[in-house]
Amino acid sequence: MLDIEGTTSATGFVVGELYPYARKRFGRLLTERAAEPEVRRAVGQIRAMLGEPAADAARIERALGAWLDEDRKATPLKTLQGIVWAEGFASGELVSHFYPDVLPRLREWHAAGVRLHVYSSGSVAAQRAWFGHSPEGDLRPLAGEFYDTENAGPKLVATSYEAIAADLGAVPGRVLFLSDRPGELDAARAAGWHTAGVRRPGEPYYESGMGDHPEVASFAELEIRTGTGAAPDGPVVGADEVRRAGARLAAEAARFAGFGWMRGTSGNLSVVLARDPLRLAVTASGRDKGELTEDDVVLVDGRGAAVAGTAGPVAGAGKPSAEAGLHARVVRLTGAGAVVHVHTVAAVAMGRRRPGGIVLRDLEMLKGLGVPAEGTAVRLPVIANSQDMDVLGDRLEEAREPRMPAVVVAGHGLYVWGEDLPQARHHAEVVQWLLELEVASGRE
Ligand SMILES: CSC[C@@H](O)[C@@H](O)C(=O)COP(=O)(O)O
Ligand SMILES: [Zn+2]
Repeated sequence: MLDIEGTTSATGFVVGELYPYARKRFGRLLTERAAEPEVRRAVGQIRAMLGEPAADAARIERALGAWLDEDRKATPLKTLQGIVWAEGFASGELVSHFYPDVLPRLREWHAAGVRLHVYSSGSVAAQRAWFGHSPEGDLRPLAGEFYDTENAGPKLVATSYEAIAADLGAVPGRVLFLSDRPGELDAARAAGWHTAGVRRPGEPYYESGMGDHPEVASFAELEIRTGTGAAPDGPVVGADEVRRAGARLAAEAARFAGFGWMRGTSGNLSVVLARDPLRLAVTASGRDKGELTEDDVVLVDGRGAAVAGTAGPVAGAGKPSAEAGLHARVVRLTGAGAVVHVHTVAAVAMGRRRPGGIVLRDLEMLKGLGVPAEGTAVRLPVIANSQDMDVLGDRLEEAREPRMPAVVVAGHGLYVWGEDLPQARHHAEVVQWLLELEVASGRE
């Protein structure tokens, strides 16, 4: 697990090049793009932090400037910087920095099957941009997951490291954290991780040292041995496998479209292809779901982001479903092997009629969900819709009923899952049947 600033890369570069770059662009971002959801959310967080619910763009820009001066690691600051930097990197205006000892080592470790991940206080967007636009080109294939203070928590507390290990499905004692900051190393160690301090002249913690952590002056001094039980990170899923999954998803989608459950481009499907690290094949976004082909599929990771397979990017068909993040979340949460999302009238109608959930009992059809046909009541949860998959995922996690492999998303549709694709389909058909019955029963 790699920290970036001060560890793989010079802090001076961030402070000297990137901060001024962002500072110059915040004004326009806050005024011209205030309506974008990420900007809006960050502005809301800043207002809350300032205790000034009415703070205008100029006030917020000033606060951001002051935080940059203090090098304060505030989440909304990181978010907005992330946006500006990602665009700077994408346009080629910015190129990231890595110490010369780092890339040879990362390549070597990656080739040896060591799984490399990133945990940095910069936002995930900024981290991806950093790796994606290095002086040696796109390094993202070297890294697996990216964690920041928003998806993992603050870097100085052990619970963040525990959460990361859990998310990765990694045994804490088999993770090594490389950082230049002793407080972070302490927190990682408290979570059971191995640690090594990277102590480079000129970096902020050089003088104070690495506490009682083993330390190196460069990655060249590090030797990582992969023992037994380590799952190779390499490309675990081949392009052919993804395409075969695409064919299966296309067949399922055609069936659901035939039922009228995936009108137009609505709905999406996924199937798990690997667990460690998590990989799902998910339908490509924006396609007519009745006409998918084996190529209308994208391989995504445990957060729903597109990843490359063995034969280069398998994402020949473009972007993953806009809801891929929720599919991945359902899989992480429930251990499901496949997820079906359909836009059915009955789901939306019943979501409206029973916003607190739909209680079902005494129906033979419940046996199709593993629930007894008599005497047991189960609730099909209804959650509020959101365009933000993290928000939707949180709602699903909170509302989910362990016995019910489905959730209704109000004003939107139905999510159903199962151990594999056939079971997810069976569950979808059963749940939809139950919803249609409720609609037909007409009870208010
Ligand atoms: C009418 S499509 C609505 C979409 O926003 C979404 O809800 C959906 O189900 C399909 O999205 P997609 O990105 O094609 O997988
Ligand atoms: Zn949808």
